[in-house]
Amino acid sequence: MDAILKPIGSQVEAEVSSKPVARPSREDAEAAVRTLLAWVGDDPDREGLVDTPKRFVKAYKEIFGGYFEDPAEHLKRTFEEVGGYDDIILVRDIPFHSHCEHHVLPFDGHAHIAYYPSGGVVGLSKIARVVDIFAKRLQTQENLTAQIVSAIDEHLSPRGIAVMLEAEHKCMSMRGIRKEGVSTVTTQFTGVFRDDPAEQVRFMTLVRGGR
Ligand SMILES: Nc1nc2c(ncn2[C@@H]2O[C@H](COP(=O)(O)OP(=O)(O)OP(=O)(O)O)[C@@H](O)[C@H]2O)c(=O)[nH]1
Ligand SMILES: [Zn+2]
Repeated sequence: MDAILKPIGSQVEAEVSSKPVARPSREDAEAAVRTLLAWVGDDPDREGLVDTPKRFVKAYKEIFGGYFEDPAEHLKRTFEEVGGYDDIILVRDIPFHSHCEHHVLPFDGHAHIAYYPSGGVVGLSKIARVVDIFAKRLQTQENLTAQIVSAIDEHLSPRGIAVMLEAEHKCMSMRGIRKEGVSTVTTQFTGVFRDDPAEQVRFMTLVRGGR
């Protein structure tokens, strides 16, 4: 799994790629936004835009906050007392907002995550937190799907994991090919879900059930 950015004093060493990347200062980031505002053809000094670089950087800190969070923090606490429950646990329709790494435009959708516990179960909200941590990074939908799977696998070692993401990519609707309403679906299965097609059918039936 990709490592996270680790804050080191005012600098941050990026471990998401093979080479470490020093983190620019907030002032540098704001200056870059100012350049972009001028580049699109507007006046960064006019009243309505003068605070925009500051707001932009603050918003980016929030929507890309996933680089500074570790899924292990949320998945390390498990509950053993579940009355012997060992069947499927499905958390479906988890909304997420991410950004494609190609255009830095949003892709929004829902995640459906199921696992068969082996031993403990994790708090339900923690599954949604893991989705958010990886969604709040620059992503492809495929990578986001795979990272969610590997984080759950690494920390819970369940008998099987099924993850399905459905999302609409703004880079396909508001620019480029300009196709509205296109849904991209990605799935990844491990363990019993990967080995047994009937388990995949059960997962899909539960995901689509009651609608
Ligand atoms: N596989 C995959 N592709 C993505 C994702 N998000 C965006 N893309 C695609 O990334 C591709 C980038 O293609 P390029 O030809 O390098 O860029 P582009 O000229 O802006 O492409 P167009 O979007 O076709 O205008 C596009 O086809 C996007 O649709 C994703 O999550 N997964
Ligand atoms: Zn894109």
